[in-house]
Amino acid sequence: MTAPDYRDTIFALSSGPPPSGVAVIRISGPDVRFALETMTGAAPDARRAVLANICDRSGKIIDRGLIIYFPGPHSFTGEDCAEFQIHGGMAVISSMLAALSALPGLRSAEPGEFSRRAFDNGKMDLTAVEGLADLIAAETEAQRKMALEQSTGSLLEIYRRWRNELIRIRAMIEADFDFSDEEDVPGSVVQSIWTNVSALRDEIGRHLEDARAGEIIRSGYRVAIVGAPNAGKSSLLNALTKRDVAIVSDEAGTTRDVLEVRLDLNGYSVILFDTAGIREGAGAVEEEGIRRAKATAASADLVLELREPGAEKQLVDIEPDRHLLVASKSDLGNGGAAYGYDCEVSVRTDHGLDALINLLAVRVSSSTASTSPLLPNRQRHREYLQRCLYALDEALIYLETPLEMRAELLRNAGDMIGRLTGAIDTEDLLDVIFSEFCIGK
Ligand SMILES: Nc1nc2c(ncn2[C@@H]2O[C@H](COP(=O)(O)OP(=O)(O)OP(=O)(O)O)[C@@H](O)[C@H]2O)c(=O)[nH]1
Ligand SMILES: [K+]
Ligand SMILES: [Mg+2]
Repeated sequence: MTAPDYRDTIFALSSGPPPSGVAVIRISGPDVRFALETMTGAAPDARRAVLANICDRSGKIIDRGLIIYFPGPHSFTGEDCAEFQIHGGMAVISSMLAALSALPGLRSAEPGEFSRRAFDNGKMDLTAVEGLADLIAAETEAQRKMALEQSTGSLLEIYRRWRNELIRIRAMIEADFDFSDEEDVPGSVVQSIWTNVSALRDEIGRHLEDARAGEIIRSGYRVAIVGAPNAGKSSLLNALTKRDVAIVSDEAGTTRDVLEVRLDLNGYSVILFDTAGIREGAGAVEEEGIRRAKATAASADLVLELREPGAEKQLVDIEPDRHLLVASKSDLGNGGAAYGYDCEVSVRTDHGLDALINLLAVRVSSSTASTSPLLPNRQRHREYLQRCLYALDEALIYLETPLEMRAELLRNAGDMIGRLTGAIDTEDLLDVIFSEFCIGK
């Protein structure tokens, strides 16, 4: 998005794609009142739903619908806003949009522009903006809960407390070196300050430890299904997702590309990856598939290695806490050989599928376990928190460092938190964050 221009009044369809029973068109900006007067005769009382004929500039009726006027600053964007709740037909919506764009000063909104204005007007911080984007995108219960907390500013509250604490501590240090000659401010104040810094450092450190859990909830727990050709990987993917997504055949080397399917497992988002069977001596195309299979395994939260008992061979080298060994085709009666496996399954008889799902659920919930519902859940959060911690550690560890420099490190740490919430300018980041939104948000 280019630099925002607040002289414009923006509008967009904020509800889903037509046709629908009701469609919501939202407008925001200095000419909202003018638009309401032109199209409905008068701007209704603030925040009152009013039924009215909605007309174009020439006075032709487009539809009859509900109008709500939200005068700024008590609105989503902080500007004058209004909502038209109209019939959700394609033609109704397009003639409404055409009528709005025919008004001087009005234009259609760019993606995320409503939220961008809300942010610029101090209605939301960056974490709340991200929470809102996540809430709109949420597909599972865990995602919804986390996004809702964040969109209402709960994460901001924590970050703001930390930042204020750092500012307060720094002020005390500065007071101490300004007045060090005077008797009122004892030098020992500075000593107790570092105890506080250290406690704060630990709190931020614990919060950062939960980042992986937050990212898993937000983006999904990644499970790579790997194994030898014909082990039954694609069959298992289809069985677990109850869909016929992957091609299954008795030909070894059927799967080449990595195929991913999302699954809602007890409210958590899980992404299953089907991969090419790993073997030696494959042709060039299959070899590329195998390379991708290994890369998928390397970056997965869990590697589900599928093996027909009796075909023991080490194919991938994975740490035990990321590894689940599953015996396939148990209906073939080779289950006795499945010693040392985590479980056995058959997609023919569905034997063991529930047990496998339970095993996955246990792994997912242990990976997403945290002491707080408020988790950092983006790489951006992790980066700034990490940089904040580095600065705090440096301030704490090097006791010989002059006090002024240690105070400067605290300022640095506080700035990192300020960047996280957008309290400190991060112009370069804003476009990236707001572009996550679709039009009308
Ligand atoms: N009896 C039996 N056959 C199975 C089972 N699962 C898969 N198969 C058969 O095993 C063969 C290979 O299955 P796939 O799912 O294509 O195996 P894959 O591991 O994806 O194979 P590649 O993609 O070639 O690596 C097919 O003929 C399947 O019907 C099972 O549980 N029991
Ligand atoms: K196959
Ligand atoms: Mg396959």
